[in-house]
Amino acid sequence: MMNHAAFAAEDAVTAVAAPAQPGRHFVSLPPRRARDCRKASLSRMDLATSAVLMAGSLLDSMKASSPRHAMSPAGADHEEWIVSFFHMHPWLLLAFFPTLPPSLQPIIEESLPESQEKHPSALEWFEGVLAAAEGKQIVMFLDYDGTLSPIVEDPDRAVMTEEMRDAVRGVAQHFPTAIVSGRCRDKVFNFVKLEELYYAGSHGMDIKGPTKVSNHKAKADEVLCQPATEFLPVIQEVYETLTAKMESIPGAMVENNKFCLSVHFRCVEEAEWDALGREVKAVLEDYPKLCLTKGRKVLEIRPFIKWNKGNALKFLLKSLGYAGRGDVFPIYIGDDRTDEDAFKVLRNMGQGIGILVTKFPKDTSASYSLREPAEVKEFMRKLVKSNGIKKG
Ligand SMILES: O=P(O)(O)OC[C@H]1O[C@H](O[C@H]2O[C@H](CO)[C@@H](O)[C@H](O)[C@H]2O)[C@H](O)[C@@H](O)[C@@H]1O
Repeated sequence: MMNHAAFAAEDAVTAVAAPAQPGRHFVSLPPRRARDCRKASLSRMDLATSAVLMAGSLLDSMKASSPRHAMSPAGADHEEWIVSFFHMHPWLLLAFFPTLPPSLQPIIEESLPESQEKHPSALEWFEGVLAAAEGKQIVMFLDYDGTLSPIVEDPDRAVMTEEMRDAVRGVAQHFPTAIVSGRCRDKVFNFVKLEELYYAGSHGMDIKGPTKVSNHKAKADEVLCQPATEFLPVIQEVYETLTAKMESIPGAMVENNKFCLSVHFRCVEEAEWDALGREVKAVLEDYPKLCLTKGRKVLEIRPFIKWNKGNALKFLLKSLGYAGRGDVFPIYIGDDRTDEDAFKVLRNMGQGIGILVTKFPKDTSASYSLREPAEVKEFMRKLVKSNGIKKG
């Protein structure tokens, strides 16, 4: 069995990911058994995704995302992580699972434990994804950084390619599509530049419908949800304080994402990380209503409210009129810990799939994986193509 700890580090300037259970989201499999719970508890910290960072864990957590030791080559280990025993035709087994007599289901499940720890490629298992979505309304949710654009050193240069834009445009012509990002909504819109999409910025705390009327149910230019407006002054205040403090740390950068802040340390010498973390924590001591979470070489400061990308996903499904409907198939693609909240929502709903973008094995609640933004683009193209074929 793979040692997840060995792969906790990540983040060369280019990709991200996590582990899930293929098929879990397609059918109603029995709840996890004792062995799974034990594994889950062992990896609680990793699975906590955007959970608040605990005191004392900050430097460790920052280091955990550092490629201090050589990454495992995206070869054998990744293969082991993505491939499962029934990888050839998993959808057949999963499709029939609910129809099996209850007495047989535990026996079948017993034969699956290994596969449940795998994260098959959504491209290689594309037919399985299609089979699971058959007859259902697909709704597409896309993270931005590391999913639609590669990770780069300068956050202001994380542009997406024209080809990627075309792929997103294509998907949006067929399915309601939302961008769900930690970025400020205006900023992510300026990168994506597609008016027909929903945008959930600031980790879902700023949701707006399409500015161009599409064939979906959106009301043009309507602000749909801003659950943290009361925090705007305090976020601005902390932004100014932190910007001043970070001036003494070469390479540190504070990004104002409107309802949250990002303190970037990708370009900071590792010897300075502890000082950076301490400064950030010290500032936050005066703001008990704000909390600290972690992304890819970034500390995120957000309002202490129960709202994350998972809530944004649920909110958007409801706004589209899909809440509680069994004929909806949400697909969420993301690469970051903050995306785990959305993967968990899908897992709990037992509907749709979460796809983690990563080149390395990771703990995740997503059920599928893709290696990099180029594969995300390819997946979207295939989805559009198959939808066209089905209709035409
Ligand atoms: O939810 P996302 O759309 O994935 O946004 C998460 C954060 O992404 C950005 O930072 C990350 O990407 C940068 C550009 O590639 C990279 O330099 C940085 O190290 C990454 O953490 C963005 O700048 C943050 O504000 C977002 O919170």
